[in-house]
Amino acid sequence: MGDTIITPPAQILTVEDISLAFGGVRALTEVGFGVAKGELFAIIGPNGAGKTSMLNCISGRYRPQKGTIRFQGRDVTQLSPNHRATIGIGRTFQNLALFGHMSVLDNIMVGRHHLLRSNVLSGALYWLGGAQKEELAHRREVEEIIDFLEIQHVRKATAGTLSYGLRKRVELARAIALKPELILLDEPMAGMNLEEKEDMARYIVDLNEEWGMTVVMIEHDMGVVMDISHRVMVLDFGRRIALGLPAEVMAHPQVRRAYLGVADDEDVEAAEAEAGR
Ligand SMILES: Nc1ncnc2c1ncn2[C@@H]1O[C@H](COP(=O)(O)OP(=O)(O)OP(=O)(O)O)[C@@H](O)[C@H]1O
Repeated sequence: MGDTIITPPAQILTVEDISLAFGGVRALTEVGFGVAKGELFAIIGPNGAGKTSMLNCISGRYRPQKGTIRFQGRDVTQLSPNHRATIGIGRTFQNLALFGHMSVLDNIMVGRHHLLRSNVLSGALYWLGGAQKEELAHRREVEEIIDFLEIQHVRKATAGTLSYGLRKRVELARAIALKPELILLDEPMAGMNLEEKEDMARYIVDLNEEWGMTVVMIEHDMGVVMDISHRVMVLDFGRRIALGLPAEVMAHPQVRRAYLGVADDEDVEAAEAEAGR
């Protein structure tokens, strides 16, 4: 018998050598990493480190001056954000981006129509063709998402009237409604209280484990990052300074200095000793 060949998990996202500058400001410098299918991957770093810029390069909002982004093996670097959404890259934003005057249900449905009926002709055919069945199927899927995120009680409410935590959940629902293979979450827990954070962390884990979505998440709450991420990448001044398992990354001297504010060598040595225990 020959040797067993172990195939490494397929990379759903491959970021190669990305550099991005705004005038003289270098937001990202030669950043590369890969995300395996099914992974829950976190990007951390101090303010201005380039985290949102990285997410924007993946979603297509920003075009890097250098480097390549591959999604499921395909070079998507030149594709528009809409095009990337249609092939399975979804996202939420750091700041809320809901239609405040619309109901929760309509906010979620909007995403689906936008994805599935992206041109005028097919939109017209859709309505003329009496595609009610399709509409019903959409609604069923949307209801499933509403159940999953436990927002049944506010499904008819106007989005703008909801608490911040609930609006963040509706935003997540809208992103999930596009059925992305890869979802990019920009600070999903920012501004939340402890209970809301715990709920959101659970939804993200379920999304990843039960729905099989690959997650790339920017998060400042280190407790959450340590608890739920499979791997963590640390950016500092636009450069990748560490990448690995959460505990490895936290023990990394450069990370402790740059990000966690551990300044003296004694602390770094103590952290290293602790990680090695
Ligand atoms: N659209 C833009 N125009 C000009 N400069 C930008 C733009 N977007 C980001 N930058 C700059 O790029 C650098 C990285 O910013 P980015 O928002 O990616 O950092 P971040 O790590 O997400 O920070 P934060 O944690 O504060 O959100 C910063 O110096 C920022 O000012």
